[in-house]
Amino acid sequence: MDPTPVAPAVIAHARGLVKTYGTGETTVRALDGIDVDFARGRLTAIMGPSGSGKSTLMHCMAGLDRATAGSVVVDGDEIGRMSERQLTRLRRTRLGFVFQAYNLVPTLTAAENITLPLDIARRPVDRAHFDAVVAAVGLGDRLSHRPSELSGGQQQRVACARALVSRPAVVFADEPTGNLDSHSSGEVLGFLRRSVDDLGQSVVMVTHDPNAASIAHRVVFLGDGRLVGELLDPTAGTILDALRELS
Ligand SMILES: Nc1ncnc2c1ncn2[C@@H]1O[C@H](COP(=O)(O)OP(=O)(O)OP(=O)(O)O)[C@@H](O)[C@H]1O
Repeated sequence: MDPTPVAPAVIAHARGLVKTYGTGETTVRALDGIDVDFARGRLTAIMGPSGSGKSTLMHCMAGLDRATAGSVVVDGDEIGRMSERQLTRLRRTRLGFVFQAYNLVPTLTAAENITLPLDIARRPVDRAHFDAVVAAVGLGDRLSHRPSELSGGQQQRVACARALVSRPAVVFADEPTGNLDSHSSGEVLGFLRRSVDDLGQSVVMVTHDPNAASIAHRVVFLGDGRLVGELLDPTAGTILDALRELS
């Protein structure tokens, strides 16, 4: 009998990833040959100085931007070969996104915002999972509120719940705490980590903030479009030391 297949430990990876912008003398090599693996069921932070390529890497990994060369495999599929339509479908059905701006629809309630991607994709809402996600973000008593009636931290927690309710293969978060005070940041980061520990989610998060990155299982560091280091089980202190060494 064949052995039971083991779930691959890597949920997304890139090989030889290059992204250039512009042509001729003004060409910017935003990604300069990146090989990186992102583990399943783990939270990985991407750090590095401004302009080092963090957002570009995340956008290429998440099918929001096309690489110039190299390959990106997400949840078993090479995304460079996908048509725009297939990419849209991948993003809608298998990926979750959290951005610095919450991007909530102001006329919808928190609950309606959370289920909007499923409603757009005409997919049913798994009520048990919805309840688990809402409980994890601590929004149970705010579900009928509209975004204008919620604090920034609560709005970002709605955005996190929206990213997670469809059980995506990976959640990509780009500076998710960039607009938040330290208390609200702590709430959102706590939730992102619980989504990994309790719900089995895989999360990739771009951040400038060593405190935010310290909730990750692993931090990868970029410099000038290259992978220049990594830390396992980081603390804010070890991250600061690494950033100092790399600068
Ligand atoms: N659309 C674009 N057109 C031209 N150049 C771009 C574009 N997007 C990014 N770049 C350039 O690519 C490089 C990497 O940018 P990127 O936004 O990925 O860096 P980052 O590490 O996320 O920076 P930050 O921390 O400031 O957000 C920079 O030099 C940037 O100016």
